[in-house]
Amino acid sequence: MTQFSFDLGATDGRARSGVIHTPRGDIRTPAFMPVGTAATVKAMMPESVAATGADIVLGNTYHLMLRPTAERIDRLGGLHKFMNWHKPILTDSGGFQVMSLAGLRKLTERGVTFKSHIDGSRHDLTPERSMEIQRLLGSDIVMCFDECPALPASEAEVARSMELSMRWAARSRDAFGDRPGHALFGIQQGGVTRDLRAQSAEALTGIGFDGYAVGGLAVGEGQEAMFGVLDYAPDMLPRDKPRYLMGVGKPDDIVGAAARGIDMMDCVLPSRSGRTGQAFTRHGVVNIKNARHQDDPRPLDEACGCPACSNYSRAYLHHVFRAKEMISGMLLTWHNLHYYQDLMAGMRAAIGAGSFDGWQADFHADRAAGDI
Ligand SMILES: CNc1nc2cc3c(=O)[nH]c(N)nc3c(CCN)c2[nH]1
Ligand SMILES: [Zn+2]
Repeated sequence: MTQFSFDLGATDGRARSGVIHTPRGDIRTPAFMPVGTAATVKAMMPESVAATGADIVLGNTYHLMLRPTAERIDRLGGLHKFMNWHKPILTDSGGFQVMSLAGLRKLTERGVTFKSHIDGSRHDLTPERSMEIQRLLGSDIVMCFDECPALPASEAEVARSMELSMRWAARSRDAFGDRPGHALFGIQQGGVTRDLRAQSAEALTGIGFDGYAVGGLAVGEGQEAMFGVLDYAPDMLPRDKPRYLMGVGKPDDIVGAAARGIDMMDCVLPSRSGRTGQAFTRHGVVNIKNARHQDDPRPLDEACGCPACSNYSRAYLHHVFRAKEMISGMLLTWHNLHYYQDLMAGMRAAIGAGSFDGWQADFHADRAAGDI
């Protein structure tokens, strides 16, 4: 059986392209992971997600433990069978979602207790319980249980939080055990403070993981501060392992992160924006609800091969959005995920050809600042 491994292919500056091999299939990097929080990438059939070019999707421990519970998914054959997605799945560990979604949270050295945002029931999440849930789900890439501090936070608070997360990373590693074909990723914390980032990287590398995430970003610090951290943080992590930037991002965030050595990313933006009428194109963002589109016979993007651009006009997409028809979210989500995967494929090819600088220049030259 294929084990979990990462083949680093080409590099171009700090950018890298490669392939992550897993028993459920290969993941071409730089990779974008569509978010399938509650066992579905919203408004998409799994076969449609695959058609966009996605090699892996993300699931969430927090949501699935609350509903329908990890035990029920396990009894039904695991998350891949449950959601009919048979390629790799990465699951986040729940800490971030508890802090952003749950009520009445109590954080201690042991873990977090909280009330479900669905029905108010009380729950416990610890590194050990998070590893058990992700094992029951059957995910291929498991994330350590961590705490992502909300910004703004003092350096002392960021340091305390990072140190707790490193103790939780060691407990996650111990609880994960030895699971051939499954990977455990550590998550670097440390906010925007270089030496805290270094301490975190050193702690994680000392424990030893199959991949390393850059956590604690895309929490309101802004692109400039995020890129400032990415100018040094990824290089603190082992070069021969995948580097995953969590929760990113807008198309230009993604390009900037890949240019700084990031191999994997996830973000709700393409799917969430699809449902709110925002379409990402190589020329910028189209807000389809804008009246200027109601008679426009052109597709969103002439150069896009997705079903929305191949078969429908902006006028139609404007109409079904205004009419609140379900097909609106379906078509715009499909287009956005297709565009994101086209972006990743373009970067992989450019890095492979050693022409990433030129590709980036074209990417920025094509894009208008505002809506188009
Ligand atoms: C949207 N911005 C964002 N920042 C994150 C940081 C963490 C983070 O520091 N830790 C974990 N476990 N998840 C994060 C997530 C969720 C990723 N799907 C983040 N999302
Ligand atoms: Zn399209």
